Amino acid sequence: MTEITRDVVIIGAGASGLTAATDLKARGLTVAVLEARDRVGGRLWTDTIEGAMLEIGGQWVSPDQTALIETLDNLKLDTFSRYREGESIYIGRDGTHTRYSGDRFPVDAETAAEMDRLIVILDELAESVGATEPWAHPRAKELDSITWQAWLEENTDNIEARDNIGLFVAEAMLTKPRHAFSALQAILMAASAGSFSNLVDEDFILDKRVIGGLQQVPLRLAENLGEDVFLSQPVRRLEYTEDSVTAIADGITVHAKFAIMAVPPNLYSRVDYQPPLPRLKHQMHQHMSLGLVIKVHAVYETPFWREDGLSGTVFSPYQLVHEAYDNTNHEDPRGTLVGFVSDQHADGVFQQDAAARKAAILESLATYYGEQAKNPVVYYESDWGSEEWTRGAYATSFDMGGLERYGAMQSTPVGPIYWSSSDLAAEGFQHVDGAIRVGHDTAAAIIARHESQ
Ligand SMILES: Cc1cc2nc3c(=O)[nH]c(=O)nc-3n(C[C@H](O)[C@H](O)[C@H](O)COP(=O)(O)OP(=O)(O)OC[C@H]3O[C@@H](n4cnc5c(N)ncnc54)[C@H](O)[C@@H]3O)c2cc1C
Repeated sequence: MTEITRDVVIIGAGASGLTAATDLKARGLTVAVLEARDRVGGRLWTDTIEGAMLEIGGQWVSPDQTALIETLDNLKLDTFSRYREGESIYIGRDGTHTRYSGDRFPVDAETAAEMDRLIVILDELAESVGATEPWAHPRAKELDSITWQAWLEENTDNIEARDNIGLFVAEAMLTKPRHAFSALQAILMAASAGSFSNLVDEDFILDKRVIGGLQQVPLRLAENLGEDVFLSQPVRRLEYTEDSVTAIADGITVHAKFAIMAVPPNLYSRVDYQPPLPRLKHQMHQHMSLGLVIKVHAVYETPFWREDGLSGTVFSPYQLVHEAYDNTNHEDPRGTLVGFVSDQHADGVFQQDAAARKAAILESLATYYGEQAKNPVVYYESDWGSEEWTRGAYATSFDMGGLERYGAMQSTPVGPIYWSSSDLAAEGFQHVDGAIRVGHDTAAAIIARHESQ
């Protein structure tokens, strides 16, 4: 067992922990980053599977994600635009398959008007509630007491409008069923992305990718930190006083002045805290859970859909794969589709064996793109639910009532222990941008406290 002493011990080498470590080190503090896995990056993971480079975790960058964009610039990483020329496909409630352009689904006039009306209401709510302190809004309790599904039912009788608007937050973002989280949580999601309108606009939200993969962000940050990053070191126990903390991992013990728990909140309870955390933290941590989505990668000899004038973008709340896109790598002659199977649909296909699941998912892709979609040369499912050090995808959110009840204290340090992850972000909530923002803020808070001591 190695024993070392540093100013700050960081638990977790994801984008958030590595950003905080980089800032702290730049200000002259000594750091040790302890990572459970044998790689850095956490939910960012770029790998080559059967000759195809795949983004198993996070990948897209949108123009409002200025903290991430700044990091990309600093690390000299270049981006490219998602392929988006041609028409998109929407499959409606009656099974009709329609090609369309623009960011509004091709629904009947009444449904379209209802969707537009709901988007206006949600834009106003997102602006008024904001992303920084949604729990402090005068309507916070009311909005956190009603499920996203119930809010939609209360606001429109049009089922297809409800299903489509519901999709932008439930299947597409929080990856939980609409009855499992509150309207306040949905509004936070919209506010954190700038507006509800932004969530509806896939050309905004899914704008760019990093050439060579987004995992290069944590890989390069870790490279710069050098020997301060320790892999395969799951932290099991944190022993702390008001001004000191000891992190005990499998092969290393770090004595420090401060600790940063840079892991998703659903994993906080995997660590044994001595003394135990304050009771409200214990309570709160039981109300923060990860959603579940399968990210499906299908690589073909060519991007065949483009020949048919299709952009590759498809949507339907009535399909197993509720959204899919052209995800072809930069300057790659092969064509890649990426599709998503969310929440209860994911539960359902995980009941099947791998062959039946693959057949069901490819059948759904073929419903949009035709029979050719059934024969990819590489097929891969990102299965984050079975990753011990994540346990779901994309990120955590509160269950019903939790955001209003506990949100104000989610980032409050406990003695020398701080909390940092994308799941605690305001702007960039649940996204890499948020992980980086919270990483900067956490480092700044520790530096201020350190300098005042
Ligand atoms: C499939 C998928 C697609 C996504 N798509 C996008 C996207 O397109 N754009 C976007 O912006 N975001 C996307 N996201 C979300 C984004 O990847 C995450 O929000 C972000 O990477 C989280 O960073 P983090 O540092 O907060 O946490 P993590 O990346 O989860 O890092 C936490 C680290 O802590 C480690 N750890 C956990 N417990 C311990 C312990 N006890 N001891 C030591 N180490 C521990 C973990 O191994 C991990 O490395 C996606 C996520 C997934 C899973």
